[in-house]
Amino acid sequence: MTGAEQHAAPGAGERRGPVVILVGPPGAGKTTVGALLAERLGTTYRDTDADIERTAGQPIPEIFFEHGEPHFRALERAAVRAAVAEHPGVLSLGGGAVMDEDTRALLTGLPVVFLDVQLAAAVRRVGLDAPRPLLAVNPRQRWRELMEARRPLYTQVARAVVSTDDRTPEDVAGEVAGALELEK
Ligand SMILES: Nc1ncnc2c1ncn2[C@@H]1O[C@H](COP(=O)(O)OP(=O)(O)O)[C@@H](O)[C@H]1O
Ligand SMILES: O=C(O)C1=C[C@@H](OP(=O)(O)O)[C@@H](O)[C@H](O)C1
Ligand SMILES: [Mg+2]
Repeated sequence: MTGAEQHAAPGAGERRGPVVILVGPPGAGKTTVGALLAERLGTTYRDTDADIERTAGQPIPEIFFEHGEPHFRALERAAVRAAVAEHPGVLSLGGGAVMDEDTRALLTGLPVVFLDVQLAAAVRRVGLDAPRPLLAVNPRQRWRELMEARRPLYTQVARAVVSTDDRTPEDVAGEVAGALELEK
């Protein structure tokens, strides 16, 4: 194989990287919808939060409380890089992954979908779910602040935005597939 062949662009039908990458705030449904969408498309599912927990050997709240948020963000940055390079199926990121500038650059041009949600639904959903250390105290206020800071970043990296308020996870998965024309 010549050097030129080794670096040739992927051929027709050959795909590199995830088929979908879901971003958005906590409670948008990235983990739930990502798994459903992978099933619907007959592909594999990966979530960077699960990758981080496996690598660290600790649940996310323990990583935050024992080692601090900067350490979690470093693990997250590495987890996103590895998953984007290796994973061909559906990938969900943690809500804060887009705060990293290099991660935003990495996502440029990839099939990223921003799952949007309003405060009321998000707080209701996360209140019923696994603990999120950033929302442990004053969840409504914290969520609003997070979203204010991050909305421009989700919008910047996304190829499409799908609203999840008053929609079932199944409906949202269908909208994501439609937005990226994955079921042509
Ligand atoms: N469209 C939806 N409607 C109602 N509940 C939802 C919806 N999407 C997710 N949920 C619920 O909200 C909680 C948080 O969802 P999750 O997928 O973990 O969100 P994220 O990964 O974006 O933080 C879960 O309990 C999940 O079952
Ligand atoms: O928004 C954030 O900074 C976080 C979101 C969480 O993931 P989800 O967005 O899947 O809840 C998880 O990565 C961690 O608790 C931090
Ligand atoms: Mg999640």
